[in-house]
Amino acid sequence: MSNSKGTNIKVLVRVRPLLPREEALEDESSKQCLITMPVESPMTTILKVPTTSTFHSQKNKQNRPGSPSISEEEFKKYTFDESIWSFDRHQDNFVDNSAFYEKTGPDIINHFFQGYNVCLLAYGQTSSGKTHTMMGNRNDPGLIPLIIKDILGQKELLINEKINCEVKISYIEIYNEQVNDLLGSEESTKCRVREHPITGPYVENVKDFIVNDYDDFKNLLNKGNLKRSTASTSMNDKSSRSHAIITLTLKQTKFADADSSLDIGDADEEMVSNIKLVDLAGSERLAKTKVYGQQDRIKEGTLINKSLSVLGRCINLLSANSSNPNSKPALVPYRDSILTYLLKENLAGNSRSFMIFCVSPIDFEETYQTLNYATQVKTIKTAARANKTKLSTIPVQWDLLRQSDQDAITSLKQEVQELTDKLKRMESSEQTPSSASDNFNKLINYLENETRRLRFENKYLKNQLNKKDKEVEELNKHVNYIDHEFDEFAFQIQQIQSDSVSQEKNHLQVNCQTTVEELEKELEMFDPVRAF
Ligand SMILES: Nc1ncnc2c1ncn2[C@@H]1O[C@H](COP(=O)(O)OP(=O)(O)OP(=O)(O)O)[C@@H](O)[C@H]1O
Repeated sequence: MSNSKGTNIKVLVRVRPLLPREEALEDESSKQCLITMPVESPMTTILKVPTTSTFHSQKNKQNRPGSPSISEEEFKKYTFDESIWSFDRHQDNFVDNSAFYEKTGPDIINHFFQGYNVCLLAYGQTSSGKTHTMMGNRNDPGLIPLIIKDILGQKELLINEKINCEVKISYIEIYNEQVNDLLGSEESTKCRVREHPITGPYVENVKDFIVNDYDDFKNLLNKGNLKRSTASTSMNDKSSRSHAIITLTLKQTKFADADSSLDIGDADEEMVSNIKLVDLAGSERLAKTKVYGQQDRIKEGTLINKSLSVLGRCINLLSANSSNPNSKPALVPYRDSILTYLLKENLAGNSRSFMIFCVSPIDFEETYQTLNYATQVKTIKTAARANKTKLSTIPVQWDLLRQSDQDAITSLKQEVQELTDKLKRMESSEQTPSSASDNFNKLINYLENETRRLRFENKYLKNQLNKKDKEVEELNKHVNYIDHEFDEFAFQIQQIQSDSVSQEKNHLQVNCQTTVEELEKELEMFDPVRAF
């Protein structure tokens, strides 16, 4: 396993445009954009402190007599990994979802295929643009669909390198501190969270599905989105009332190079990585979302805020731990909410993590808080490592079962028969049931791997055949072209030849004519009639 200790969480800040309800505000000053992201400095975000803000008035109160008073215009300057300007589409530095993806996507996809666990998380107050950034819409698809498209494309390309990729998807939401499986069967979709000693917390019995192509993904995403808890609030017509986590798991099996380039050989390396795509519910103030009297909405809002404040505490402590590496690290309360418990590895463990902080252009208090949060996150380090396993180091004795000079399927059928007989014999002798079932499990494991290998071989050969077909098609086109060129050439030569023969004939005719004329003139001189 390769180690890369201490990679900082990558922090990106995005400001959204004014919403129609904000555009409609009558007071011009309340719809002035408070954020600037200078074109020449793509990492910088500048936040203007309005004179009306409580922050401004607090500072004024703290000003001791005699000290310089706060200027009318005060600005806060921040530096992040990227500052994404999506406020005004008429400006040169405007970034829509696909341009945003071009900036971050390749990095994410590379880490994922290199075997690292990856997490991409969108944070921000309600209606700041998290769902727009992550999911997008038909005209401007978000990061999640764009990432999946590229992953599926890359999966096909890797067949040429004898790498088989299996992509699986699961989709959950955390709603009122409870995990729901959004792709699960209709009735009971509630799941428990458990902790694996090595890989960390996970959701038990969550359903995952193989994704072969983009249509598979779209169908599953739509199914999950329909189940996700959303509601209309005064801040957002379709506000996410839950934290949503889509997890893609990629299993790459590399087959060794065999003697013949068409033979895929044995699987000799396996990498399993996952990518968590997280769209958080927005932090909100009851006063702003105006959900008074709606008990369900209030309970949701309180639990959303609770889990986000635990996330805040965890980030605070992780940031303090990273800043003081020599002092005893403080205990981080991941278990205080389901969200932080499930994100434990992504916040401090084996993960390359990216956090997108979405902000409103006109809400100073919330934006200020979000940017300060983002500043803390910048200092947090995770310890990602590529999850490679050399398969040759795993003792699989079942290889002995293979008889290379026999047809694979006949041989496997025989082996199954023999081992089933052996199992029966062992069951009736002194073998303990557990060791017998252990052997049986190993056999099943072996057969599953073998089936996977043969399936991939089939896919690989089909792919090679397609490639060859394409090459033949290209060559045929070339041959046709050369044939055509040849015909053209032959015609031209004929033309030139016939041209030059007629030219020569003309020339000879002219010569003959001249000679005849000369001879006639000479003859005239000897004409006796002319002489007298
Ligand atoms: N970058 C953007 N470009 C255009 N429209 C945007 C952008 N960001 C957000 N919006 C619009 O703003 C509104 C709120 O955005 P969105 O639903 O993504 O917010 P949210 O942060 O997910 O909110 P909540 O936490 O309440 O779910 C939507 O109508 C969305 O289309």
